[in-house]
Amino acid sequence: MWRRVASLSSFISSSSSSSFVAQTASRLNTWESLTTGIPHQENGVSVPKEKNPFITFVLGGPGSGKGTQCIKIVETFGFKHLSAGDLLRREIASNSADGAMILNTIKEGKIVPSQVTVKLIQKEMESSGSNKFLIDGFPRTEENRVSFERIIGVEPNVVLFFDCPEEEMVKRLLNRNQGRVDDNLETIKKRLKVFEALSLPVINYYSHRGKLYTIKAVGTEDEIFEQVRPIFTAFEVCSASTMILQAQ
Ligand SMILES: Nc1ncnc2c1ncn2[C@@H]1O[C@H](COP(=O)(O)OP(=O)(O)O)[C@@H](O)[C@H]1O
Ligand SMILES: O=c1ccn([C@@H]2O[C@H](COP(=O)(O)OP(=O)(O)O)[C@@H](O)[C@H]2O)c(=O)[nH]1
Ligand SMILES: [Mg+2]
Repeated sequence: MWRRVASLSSFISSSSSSSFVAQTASRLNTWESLTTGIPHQENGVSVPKEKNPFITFVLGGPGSGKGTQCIKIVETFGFKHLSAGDLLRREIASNSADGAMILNTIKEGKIVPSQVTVKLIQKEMESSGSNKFLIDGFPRTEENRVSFERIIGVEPNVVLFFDCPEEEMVKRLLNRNQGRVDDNLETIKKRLKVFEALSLPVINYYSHRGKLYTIKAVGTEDEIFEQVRPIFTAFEVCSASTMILQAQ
């Protein structure tokens, strides 16, 4: 491990994203121990999990630009994008057994029970054939977070937080124009309260775990993406370096 980090030093000294690479190299230590070391519960028996996926949680208030930036991340870095909100809206559209409950919850700006959302995410992860996921708009509560870790059995590698002033978020949501049942002032006010009371604690949790990258989510879409880009570039550099060293 020390060899791998040391081997990055020439890149670090010449890179404009040097602090990200150095930070990432150290965070990758955590990642490697997570991907190879954590015992995985299966039928009550603890078995070592060979290789876990690379998971990014994309968090931020309603209208902070999560979905918009996810599209850019996918274009540039090739993740599988899973929007929890889109999965829930798909359940409503398909008239599933939970559809009516989900619709009412979204209209009220409340949070759908964790088990429902995690099951939908799990199904998409399993059928995707991908090993790199952007999970957008989830977890929104501490209960969501714990439920994901228990059911999926892994923690995220990276957590992005799009930090945007309320006034800007409200303006964007009122102009979103996608015909959503929750893009009205009454529901938006409720969603902002839920974000502060239930979602901010999740963001604080990942900050303490050293996994949080805070993005100032004001400015043009491109300006914001230029804050996001170096984070994933650094992870790519670190994982390429690991592969080279493993091949030696
Ligand atoms: N940087 C930005 N500046 C202005 N409007 C933006 C920006 N990023 C996104 N938007 C717009 O704001 C609205 C909400 O963005 P979206 O990506 O759906 O946010 P979220 O997924 O966090 O709710 C959309 O209409 C989107 O086009
Ligand atoms: O994990 C989730 C994600 C979304 N939602 C519900 O779906 C709504 C819309 O979520 P989405 O992520 O699409 O909204 P955005 O933040 O992108 O505007 C939320 O307000 C919640 O009511 C939920 O209950 N759990
Ligand atoms: Mg969204």
